[in-house]
Amino acid sequence: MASTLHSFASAADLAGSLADTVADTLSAAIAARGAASIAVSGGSTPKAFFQALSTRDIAWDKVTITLVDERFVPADNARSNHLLVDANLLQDKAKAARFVPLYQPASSVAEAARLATEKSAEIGIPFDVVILGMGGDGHTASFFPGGSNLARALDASTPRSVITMEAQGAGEPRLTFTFSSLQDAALLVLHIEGEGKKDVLAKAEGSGDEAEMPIRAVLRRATSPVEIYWAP
Ligand SMILES: O=C1O[C@H](COP(=O)(O)O)[C@@H](O)[C@H](O)[C@H]1O
Repeated sequence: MASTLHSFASAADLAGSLADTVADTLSAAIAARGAASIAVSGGSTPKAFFQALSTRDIAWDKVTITLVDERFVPADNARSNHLLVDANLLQDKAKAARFVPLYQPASSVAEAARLATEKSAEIGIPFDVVILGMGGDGHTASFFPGGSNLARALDASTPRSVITMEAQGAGEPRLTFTFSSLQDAALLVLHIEGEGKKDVLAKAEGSGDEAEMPIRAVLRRATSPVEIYWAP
């Protein structure tokens, strides 16, 4: 499916515009079905966008928020994506939203993935909004180059679910929605910032193996158009 690049003069401009677009999409879903769902990424990029979105005037009590991926760490860990969402998105008007975490206090990451799949089974079929990020190595969600479960994560026939991922560049074991869970969102966004990420994107858009730069799976095979939001 085609992708469209939306470039902004600053990260603040991007955050405001993306927040407006996401709020409109969530409001349209609420008007149509009485509920809306959004899966967001962690990392360093989405903070300003989260803060902008949390102020938008929508029926947040009808919105379910979850994560595209998470580290196998509890929510009070500084590296938790849940903590980032708590501090920046589940604030202001968005305090009324329901949050479904991927981390589960289980004895193994595999058991946590099973529980997260169960708890998220009724949301996101498809998601109304998915916000992806991208690492400098071309990973998105927790689809890491060399990841232990990468082939399964990227296989379009792998059912919608949360699976485990371990990889050298990933730090802790990860929990991640599969490609099939994310690729058909009504609004599918890739949010990246900085010249370095623009170069990584250009490389990913070239030829080469998906396993080398897993973001390629999204750029090449997502059934929804990919809206790329970029600022310097
Ligand atoms: O590990 C992760 O990294 C990516 C990108 O993060 P960034 O800090 O370069 O913005 C993120 O999209 C993903 O959710 C996160 O778990």
